Amino acid sequence: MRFDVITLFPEMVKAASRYGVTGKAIDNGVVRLETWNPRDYTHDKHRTVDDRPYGGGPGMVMKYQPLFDAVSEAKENGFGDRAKVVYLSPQGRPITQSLLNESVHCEQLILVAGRYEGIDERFIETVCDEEWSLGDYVISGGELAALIVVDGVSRLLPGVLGDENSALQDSHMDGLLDYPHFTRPENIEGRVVPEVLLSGNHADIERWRLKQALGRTWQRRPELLKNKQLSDVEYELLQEFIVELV
Ligand SMILES: CN1CCN(C(=O)c2nonc2N)CC1
Repeated sequence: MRFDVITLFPEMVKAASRYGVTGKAIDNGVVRLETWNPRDYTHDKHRTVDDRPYGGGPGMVMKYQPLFDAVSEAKENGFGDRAKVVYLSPQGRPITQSLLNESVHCEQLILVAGRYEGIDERFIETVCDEEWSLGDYVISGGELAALIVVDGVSRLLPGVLGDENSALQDSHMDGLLDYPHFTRPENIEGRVVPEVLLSGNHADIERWRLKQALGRTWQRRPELLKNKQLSDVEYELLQEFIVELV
């Protein structure tokens, strides 16, 4: 899978993607990451990528042409019109696990990281296929959002996480919060590891973990359960969790 990030700060993107899962995926060739700087596609001596907003108001807006040419180059260098062009902005579709899951099937994701107040709307309308959002808050640029997409999708690709981790993508856990994790020592100032995790009984451990995931989701993010059709077993486990609370 190929990611192309359109960014005024390519070094920021390259540096952050050199570590961990993403870095490993790039090193072993499962992922290719390229960056394209709109400033390299300007034609004036000041290498202008932004201009004042029509209608007045604060800040600057990124110009259409440098962005267009940068995306065109990324497409020509990659999979052409088979690439999906995504603009990262608060106006976009929330970046959720299901969105990341869908995205593993893309051959090439061109991620447009805006800066300043935003980018010319005509670029979004004519060049971008989708708009995605980290959440209902404003950050200084789209690069961090692009890096989250690169990380979140890369870890889903075959061969990136070891088999011992791929279980994390178990269908049970989809749409649920994670269960609690513990490691040595067994006792930290009197707070001990749940007995079941020391039992070596994998069926009991898996049952406990699913119950914890269901219970924590019910407690902390009940709205997530609205979208999840619980099986009879899952429903019973959640009931068990709730009863144990009282
Ligand atoms: C122009 N620039 C404004 C700030 N920005 C975001 O706040 C953002 N990006 O993705 N999810 C978000 N939320 C990126 C784009």
